[in-house]
Amino acid sequence: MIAGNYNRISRFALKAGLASCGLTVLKLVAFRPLPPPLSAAPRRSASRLNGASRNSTGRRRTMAGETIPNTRIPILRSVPSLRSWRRPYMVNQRIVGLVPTMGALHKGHISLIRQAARECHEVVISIYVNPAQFGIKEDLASYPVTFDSDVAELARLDRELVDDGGNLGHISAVFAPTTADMYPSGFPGQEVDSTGSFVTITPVSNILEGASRPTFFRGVATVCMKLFNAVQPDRAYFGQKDVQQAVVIRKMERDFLLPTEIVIGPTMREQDGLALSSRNVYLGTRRRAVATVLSSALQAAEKAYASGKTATSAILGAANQVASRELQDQLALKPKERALFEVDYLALSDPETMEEVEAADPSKGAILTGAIRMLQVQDPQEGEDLGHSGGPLVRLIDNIILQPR
Ligand SMILES: Nc1ncnc2c1ncn2[C@@H]1O[C@H](COP(=O)(O)OP(=O)(O)OP(=O)(O)O)[C@@H](O)[C@H]1O
Ligand SMILES: CC(C)(CO)[C@@H](O)C(=O)[O-]
Ligand code: BAL
Repeated sequence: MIAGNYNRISRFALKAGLASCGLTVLKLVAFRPLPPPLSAAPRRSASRLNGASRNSTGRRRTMAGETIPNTRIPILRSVPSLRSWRRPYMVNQRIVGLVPTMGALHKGHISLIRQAARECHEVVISIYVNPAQFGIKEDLASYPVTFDSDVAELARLDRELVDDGGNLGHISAVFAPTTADMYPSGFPGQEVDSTGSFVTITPVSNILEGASRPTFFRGVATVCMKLFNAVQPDRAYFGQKDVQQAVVIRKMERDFLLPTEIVIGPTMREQDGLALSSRNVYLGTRRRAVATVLSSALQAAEKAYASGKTATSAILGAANQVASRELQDQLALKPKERALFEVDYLALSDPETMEEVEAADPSKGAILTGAIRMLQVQDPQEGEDLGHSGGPLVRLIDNIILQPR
């Protein structure tokens, strides 16, 4: 089936009791102010210490040598080097913000870093492609790795953040650990039945994205717990683009009594509506033009809600229509011109639990989510831009939060 399973309402099971982990509190930039630091060290000098100290001649001595070229921003490759970098900021009560990423940075990541710099004295960006969140048949081997250009972009951004007087801080360190560091007892594997030290947050991890990617949220929660324990951030920044991930991390923070505040930043998009994503590089020209179908379908559903509809069938019906029409248009083209896709799901969910609902509750709002698979192109042409790694199947996700009214 090419366009399937639009509405998974049959698995509706509204669960109460998870209320405060969810996204009714995803008022995008709200955060709890922390108490001012006891000693606010001058921004530039304190944040660049890198576990550095000054010797009797007053010269800077760095304990962890590697930095982003032409900057003093340390690249910390191990947990011990991170810990020694972190220690002075604990003593000084500097507000430390963490932006976890898997690299291949784009404007979505950059906007999270900008937000972190507005609200934190020290911003740490982690770059780590976490194997535990990839299923065994997923794209771990081909996931884009662009470390050198990522850190060059961070250096450029840091200069901008320092020059902009409106920020509390700027980029203080990059944490790029190895898998040996992140999994000290050995990597437990990517299989569903792998055993090891995992963090599991259920039931939210089992639905929607979790139904299609059964090890995904276990891998994400586990690595985020490790990153939080290593960095000990006051705040950690995540993107709304991965909305279910944000709900999972919020629930982990709540249920494990973590002292880190989870902040969610808005989804950054291309001009035509496509949500930015590191995986967009896989698309190539032909599929890129059709990939907007997901955001267009969600926008149609949002419009239906805005016009007063609350029944899921009516709201998702509008989205389904857009997807079906696009698919018909593609099928009408020659194989060498078309880009086909499968809808994994389009769903309307409770904003706190992500469980699918039969109708949006206007007093709470709801979350519209969707995932599509852009299939490999048919009849590829000589010289055609097929995308990174030869243009494998690409899974795209997106969402819109329907605000209460
Ligand atoms: N378009 C976006 N706008 C805002 N934040 C984003 C966007 N895309 C990703 N993020 C956020 O950036 C953080 C790091 O995400 P990640 O490195 O996986 O990038 P990604 O683009 O989501 O990659 P992928 O294509 O693998 O899903 C996550 O919190 C994610 O939600
Ligand atoms: C949060 C995260 C960095 C954990 O690996 C990843 O899932 C991501 O980039 O969204
Ligand atoms: N942005 C979420 C990471 C992943 O899909 O693996």
